[in-house]
Amino acid sequence: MDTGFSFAQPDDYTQLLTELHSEYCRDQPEDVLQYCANFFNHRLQEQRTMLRQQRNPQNFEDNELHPLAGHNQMFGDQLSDSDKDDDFESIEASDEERDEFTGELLSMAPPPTYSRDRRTSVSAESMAPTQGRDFVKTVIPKSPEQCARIRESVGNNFLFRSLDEEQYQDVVDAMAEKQLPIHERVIEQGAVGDYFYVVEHGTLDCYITKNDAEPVKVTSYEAGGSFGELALMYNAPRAATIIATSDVVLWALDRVTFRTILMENTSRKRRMYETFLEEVHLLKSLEPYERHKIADALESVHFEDGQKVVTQGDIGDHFFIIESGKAGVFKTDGEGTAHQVNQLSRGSYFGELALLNDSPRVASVIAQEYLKCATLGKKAFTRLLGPVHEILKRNSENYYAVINQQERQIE
Ligand SMILES: Nc1ncnc2c1ncn2[C@@H]1O[C@@H]2COP(=O)(O)O[C@H]2[C@H]1O
Repeated sequence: MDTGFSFAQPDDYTQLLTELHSEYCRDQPEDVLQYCANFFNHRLQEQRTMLRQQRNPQNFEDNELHPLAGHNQMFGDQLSDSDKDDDFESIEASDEERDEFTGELLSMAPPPTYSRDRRTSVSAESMAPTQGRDFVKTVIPKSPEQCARIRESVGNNFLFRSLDEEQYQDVVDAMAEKQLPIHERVIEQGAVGDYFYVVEHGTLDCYITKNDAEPVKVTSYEAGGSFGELALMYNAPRAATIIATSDVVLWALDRVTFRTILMENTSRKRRMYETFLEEVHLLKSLEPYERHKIADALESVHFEDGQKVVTQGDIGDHFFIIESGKAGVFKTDGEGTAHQVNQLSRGSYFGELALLNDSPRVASVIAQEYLKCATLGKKAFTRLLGPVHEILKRNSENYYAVINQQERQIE
């Protein structure tokens, strides 16, 4: 009967299983399913690399020095992020979880890049967090010193902010320390995702390759940064390659713990701010993924009619985007009289000048009806809005001109 599917030749199949079996007997892994998943994933990657090489041998000769060239001397073997995890032993997910994961692996599509049309490949089912009631906790014993280092590393990371004490402890228990040398490829685009990473120490670069073109660096990470959530959230292959640009210390959180504890809040926040951030004119030029990272860092604040949000002359430590309501911008003249110079509404932003210029607030902003804002702290503002700093600066020159003009009219 012709099923319409094409399978590997029985000989290839037998050969593959024989190899798996002999490697399995040699390594005696504790986590059998994870081990098998890694084996097949590694083979798949080798096959893809070979196919690409056959299709375009020139590229493979020319790009030896490129950071994504996969040069063995520079980067070591091209293993997926879990292949190298022999030290991650105490992962104790339930059988049900493992079965679910295996099923997901089988249904995986070829590697997408996280582009504007990416959402088409995200199924509602794949967003469903792992059911908490079946969650078997992972406990990797740690010294008090390691626990303190985790606390410090996740302290600056927004994804961990809303955890209660028990959830926080579960995350700390499950984290595995990974010390990797410079040039190590921590994540390989297209690989199966098994860990989410938080950076304790060191720096990394993130590259995306689209349609066999040269890899493009899209972002970088330093202490407190995190990456590797997408493949776990969407059950998709890794969307980017991440390479250490110094020796690094990372904390790795397994897929089951990530999905059970961190994912719900992360995806809820991304969904909550998604439409709003798409509307904000300032952020239009950003990639969807960059807006997602902003959503992770945003916090909602609200003010009653008449309440002061920022005060002229104060040191500024926050940037605001108005979600709803109206706010008046006031400048106080030499005689102490306040004059309204602008009115802001949904989608407008304020509070950027003090952060951009490291200077005191040049005006006060007061709620003129019930006002709801999404706010970013100074560090997140600098890091996440880097790509629009030029727009912010240009806009600020414009409204300095408007303010000066209004000041002249007042005089
Ligand atoms: N522009 C981007 N598109 C997709 N992933 C990105 C981007 N920038 C950084 N990343 C990170 O790179 C990671 C690669 O692994 P994941 O796909 O699991 O999760 C991805 C994100 O955490």
